[in-house]
Amino acid sequence: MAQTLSADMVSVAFEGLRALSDVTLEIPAGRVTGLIGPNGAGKTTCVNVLTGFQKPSAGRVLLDGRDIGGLPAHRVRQAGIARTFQSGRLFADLTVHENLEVTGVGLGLSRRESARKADAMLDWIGISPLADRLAGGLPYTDERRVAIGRALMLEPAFLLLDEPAAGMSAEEADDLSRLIHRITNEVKCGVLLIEHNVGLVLSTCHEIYVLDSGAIIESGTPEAIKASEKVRHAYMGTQADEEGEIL
Ligand SMILES: Nc1ncnc2c1ncn2[C@@H]1O[C@H](COP(=O)(O)OP(=O)(O)OP(=O)(O)O)[C@@H](O)[C@H]1O
Repeated sequence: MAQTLSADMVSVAFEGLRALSDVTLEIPAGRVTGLIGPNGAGKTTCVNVLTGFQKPSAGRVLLDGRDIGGLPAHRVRQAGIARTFQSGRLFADLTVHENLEVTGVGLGLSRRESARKADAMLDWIGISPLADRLAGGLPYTDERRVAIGRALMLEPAFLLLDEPAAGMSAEEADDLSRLIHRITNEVKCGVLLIEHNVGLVLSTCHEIYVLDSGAIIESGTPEAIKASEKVRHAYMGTQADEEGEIL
């Protein structure tokens, strides 16, 4: 299993707009890495580059040192990098179980093997009671957990989660945090967590990168990020409270 996914001086330009400028970050296996930043900072673009949905205009995406920056998304997925989207992107007309099953079949497993693997995954995540529900009718928060299950069916070395806690209550976000730690501890995946819920990122991640206007302005432990003037400044007028705290 690959040990490190990294961006090395990655830039992305959209018709003159520089969405990412010389971004360098590292996602190690078995750890939770956070990526935060105000609206439009470039977080989703960063995930898109790391997963082959967006080609970098400059720089490299490295999987254990091998440049995968130009590969199409399906090849990046085959290399062991899975993601979820801000919108769940489940097959609405299929059941939860079928949503996972088709991923297994897509990997070349037989229907029976895939069904067994889907059962085990739903059980591991703790959502077996949802198995026969149509994915299209699920509440937002259940949809997120199913999307994580579907991504884990790929047995990825790295899992990139794009705003998985959006719309969740504090209790649901705590459950998600526990699930993410089980993923790094038991599956040994490296996780990149992109979130607007800064509290969740601070309490869940080992290391955090902060993007502002397409550039990494700070990185470090949750304690270091909390204490950073630069981060506080970037969040002024958004999530900062009156004293300029980011929480
Ligand atoms: N396909 C695109 N074409 C043109 N501009 C784009 C495209 N995708 C993103 N952008 C722009 O790039 C910048 C970064 O966008 P991005 O969605 O990566 O930010 P974000 O940090 O994920 O934002 P949010 O927190 O609001 O989801 C924004 O100015 C956005 O408008």
